[in-house]
Amino acid sequence: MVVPERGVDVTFTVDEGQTMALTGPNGSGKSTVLSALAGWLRPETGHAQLGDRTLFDEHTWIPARRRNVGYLTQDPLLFPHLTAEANVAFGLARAGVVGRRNRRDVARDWLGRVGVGQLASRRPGEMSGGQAQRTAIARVLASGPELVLLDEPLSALDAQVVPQIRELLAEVLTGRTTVLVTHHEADVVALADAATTIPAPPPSA
Ligand SMILES: Nc1ncnc2c1ncn2[C@@H]1O[C@H](COP(=O)(O)OP(=O)(O)OP(=O)(O)O)[C@@H](O)[C@H]1O
Repeated sequence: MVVPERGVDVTFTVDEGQTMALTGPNGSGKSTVLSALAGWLRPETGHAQLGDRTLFDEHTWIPARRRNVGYLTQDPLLFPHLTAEANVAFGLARAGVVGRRNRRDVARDWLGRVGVGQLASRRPGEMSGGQAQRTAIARVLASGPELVLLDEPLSALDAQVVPQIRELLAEVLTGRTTVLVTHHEADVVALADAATTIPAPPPSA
């Protein structure tokens, strides 16, 4: 894909069920690539294919809400007024899971899988950074996204919880098609099957 106004020109393929790490210096366009894959930004040229669907090319543009793509950022983007369970269930409603009880059960199951089952009724402000990021991981994965995008998912966490959350990600991302943006070699080693480096942007005139 090419985003000329941001100096981005990159080509890569992620095999189904594998994780591709995107690395590169600050400003090289890693987050821009994720935005294009998520459907938040339309590249000027280029294309992206997810399975047999074209996400975008010169003729096609599938809007973000119809892509079935999950996005996890470094700050857990949770609704502050909703409990952990309601945050996860909210994403399920958007993904088309019918029935409140169903959504609650799936949300509880996922909170358990990421190790915060006992915090289901807490709001994000009553959680540690690591607990909130675990909840955000549950929210992103519970709806069964076809593609998972991770933008520096460990960067905002206290150093002592990073290894645990990295281990959790390694476990829950197994078999999921994922693009991971990271600056950290340890993330590439622990989480990625392959890596693509975006070169430094050309110096601005
Ligand atoms: N919203 C925006 N509008 C215009 N230009 C932007 C915007 N966001 C980023 N850019 C520019 O696009 C280029 C690529 O930025 P991007 O954030 O994708 O890089 P990155 O590799 O993710 O950087 P970092 O490692 O610092 O997060 C940079 O020149 C940046 O200044």
